[in-house]
Amino acid sequence: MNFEEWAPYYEKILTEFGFSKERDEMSATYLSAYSLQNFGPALLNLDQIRGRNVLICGNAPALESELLSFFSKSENNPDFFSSPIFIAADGAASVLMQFRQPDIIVTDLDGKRERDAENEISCFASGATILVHAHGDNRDKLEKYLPQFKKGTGFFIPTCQCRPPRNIYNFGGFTDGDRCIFLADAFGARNILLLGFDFNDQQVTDFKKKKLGCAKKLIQKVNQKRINRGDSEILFFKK
Ligand SMILES: Nc1ncnc2c1ncn2[C@@H]1O[C@H](COP(=O)(O)OP(=O)(O)OP(=O)(O)O)[C@@H](O)[C@H]1O
Ligand SMILES: Nc1nc2c(c(=O)[nH]1)N=C(CO)CN2
Repeated sequence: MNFEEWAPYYEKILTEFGFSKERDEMSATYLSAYSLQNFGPALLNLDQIRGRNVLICGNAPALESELLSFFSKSENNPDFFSSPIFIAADGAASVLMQFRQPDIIVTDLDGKRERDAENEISCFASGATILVHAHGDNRDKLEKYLPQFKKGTGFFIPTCQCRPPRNIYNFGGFTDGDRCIFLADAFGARNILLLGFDFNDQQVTDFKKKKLGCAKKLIQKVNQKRINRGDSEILFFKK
């Protein structure tokens, strides 16, 4: 999704959540400059997604048991969602790592546990592609964690939710989880399967509930676009 298409959703989010566009823009400018200086011009090395099955992990409590069930199903039936690319949203990377390394991580580095960001940094060091997101309320996390990303084997792709300045991307989406889906769709995923997405989770704060409500609507938008184009619908994994 290009920025002109994303802009009306973004404006609505700013109003509904009371976020500041100026703070989003300052954070985006900081991340783009940091990224250019430390990683060089941002390259979109995401062709690995095109035409592939893409399995996306959100961080709902059921993620671990759904992954267990997924791997047992695919062991018994090699044709079931075969050879997927694994994308993890922030804290979901720590859960997925118990099974295998994520191929791609989408994060604003403000996962619930300190070890979430640390695990993401270690996946990057071992070759995962990471999309690090700037918004008005994670500048402190960017300042804390960016120096720990050492230029190495993984690809570092900076993203933002406002109009992107140079050397930073906006593929659309709000929470880490729905941004994984915008990404997979933008880069031509053949089939998209979601694990660890629970929009009715009662164990989360009211703020998180509101964010999940927004994520749900955005995922429905992407799904409708896929249907209109004749692409496969986004699927929720069923045990
Ligand atoms: N029940 C759920 N609880 C938490 N995350 C969920 C749930 N269902 C889906 N998700 C998706 O998993 C993603 C990763 O969640 P996690 O709590 O690790 O990260 P976060 O950085 O706190 O999330 P956010 O994007 O809201 O900042 C969320 O962005 C959300 O889209
Ligand atoms: N300004 C701002 N933007 C966001 C925020 C947030 O807390 N503040 N949280 C997000 C995903 O959780 C995505 N975008």
